[in-house]
Amino acid sequence: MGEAPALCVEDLKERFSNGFGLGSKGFETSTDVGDKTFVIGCNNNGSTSSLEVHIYDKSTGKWVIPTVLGTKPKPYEGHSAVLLNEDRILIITRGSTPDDCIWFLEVDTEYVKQQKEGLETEVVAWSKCVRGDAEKPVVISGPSGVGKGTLINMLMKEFPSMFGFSVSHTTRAPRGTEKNGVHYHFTERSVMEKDIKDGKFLEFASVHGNLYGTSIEAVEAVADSGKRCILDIDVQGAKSVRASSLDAVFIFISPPSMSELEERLRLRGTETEEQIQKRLRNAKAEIEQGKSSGIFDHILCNDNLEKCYENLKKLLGLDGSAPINPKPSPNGIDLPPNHSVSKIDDNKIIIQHETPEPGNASKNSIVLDVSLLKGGAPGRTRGLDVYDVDPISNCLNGIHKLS
Ligand SMILES: Nc1ncnc2c1ncn2[C@@H]1O[C@H](COP(=O)(O)OP(=O)(O)OP(=O)(O)O)[C@@H](O)[C@H]1O
Ligand SMILES: Nc1nc2c(ncn2[C@@H]2O[C@H](COP(=O)(O)O)[C@@H](O)[C@H]2O)c(=O)[nH]1
Repeated sequence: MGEAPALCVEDLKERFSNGFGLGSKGFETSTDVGDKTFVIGCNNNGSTSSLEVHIYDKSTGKWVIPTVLGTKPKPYEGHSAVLLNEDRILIITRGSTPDDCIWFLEVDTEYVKQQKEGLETEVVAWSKCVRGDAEKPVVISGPSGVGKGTLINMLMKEFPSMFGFSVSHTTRAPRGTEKNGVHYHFTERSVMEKDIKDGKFLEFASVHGNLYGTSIEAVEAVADSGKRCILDIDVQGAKSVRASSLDAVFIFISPPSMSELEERLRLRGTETEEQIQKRLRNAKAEIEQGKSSGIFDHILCNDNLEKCYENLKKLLGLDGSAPINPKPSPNGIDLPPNHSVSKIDDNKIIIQHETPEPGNASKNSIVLDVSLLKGGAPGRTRGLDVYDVDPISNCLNGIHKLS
C-alpha cells in the first residue's frame, strides 16, 4: 500500500483557485486538530455534488488527501463543523432530511488510528448519527454445518422487526436457492480484493478456499433500519471484529460431535464430497479456537435445535426474563432551517434559528448533548440526546429531553 498523495500548498493553489475549487454554490469548513487542519468542502455543480476532505499538515506544510472510510452524507446545502474530544468533528448539515442531518467525521478515534496503521495513509471515517438505542450487534460463529444459519433464520422469523442480517460478500458460487443481495453479495475476487484494499470491509477472511467479508455498508444498512445487526461469520472473521471498534456480543455454536457435524453437512447436500472434507478439516481448528481463544462471550452446543434456540434467546434477553425492547424508533432530528451553531461546553451544542419564530421555542433552538455517544465508525453513532429550550425561561436550566 502506498503513501497518501501529498500535495504542496502551491500545487493545491494551482489545482484549486479557492480551496476545493468551489463554484458559487460550494462551501467548506476548516477544523484544527493538533498539527492538522481538516478542510471539509463541497462543490455543488448543478446536478453533481462532491464532498471531500483535505488535510493540511502544519508540521510539514503539505496538503494530504486522506483515505475516506464509511458512507458519506447525501448532498446537502451547507454545514457547520464542531470539534469534539479532539478525535471527531460533528457535522450539522443544512438542507438535509431529519434522518440525515447529523454526522461525525472521525479523525483520530481508535478505529481511525487502527486503519491508519493498516492502510499506511492518512485516514478519516464518516459515521452517521442515528437516534434510538439499538442493542449491540450479535456475531454468530461456528464450523460449517453446525446450524448457525438455521438458528439465525429462526430468530429473524420470530422477531422480524428486531433483527437485521448483515449480508456478507463472497467469491463462492451461489447455491440453488440463494439470492444475490439477500443471502450474500456474490462477487468477483478482483472486485472484492480492490474493495478490501480501499478499506470498505469491516473484516474479511479466506474460508474453505473462498473469500468472505462483511462490508461496512452491510452493517450500516442494518443500523439505519433501526434493527439489531446479526453477523454470521467464521472464527477468523470473529477475531477481526473482536479486534475492531465494533462493540458486539460474540456467540460460538459448537456441534455435539464431529460425526454429527459430518452428517448435517451431508444431509444438507449443498457441497461436493471434496468440499465436505475440506470443511470438516477446518472445523477441527475452528472448534479448538472457538472454545479456547477468548474471542467468544458465550458457547452454545447445538445438539437439540429447539433447546439451542431457547438458550440463544435467553442469552439475547428474549426468553421473557427481561422486558423486550420495542423496535427502536429511528427518529430524525428537525433542525431549524436557517441556523447558527455554537458550542456551549464540551458536551453541549446549541443550534439556533437565525430568524426565530415567536412562541415556537422548540423550532427556534435545540441543544445537542454529546456526552453519552456510543458506537461510531465503522457503523453508526448512537446516544445523542436532543433537547429543546424551555419556552418560558428560554434558558438552559429549563431544557428537557425530547421524546
Ligand atoms: N440441532 C440440529 N440437529 C439436526 N440438524 C440440524 C440442527 N441444526 C441444524 N441442522 C441442520 O444442519 C444443516 C446445516 O445447518 P446450517 O446450514 O444452518 O449450518 P451453518 O452453520 O449455517 O453452515 P454454513 O456455515 O456452511 O453456512 C441444515 O440442513 C440444518 O437443517
Ligand atoms: N469471515 C467471514 N466469514 C463468513 C462471512 N460470511 C459467511 N462466512 C462464513 O463462511 C463459512 C461458509 O459459509 P457458506 O455460506 O459458504 O456455507 C461459514 O462459516 C460462515 O459463517 C463473512 O462475511 N466473513
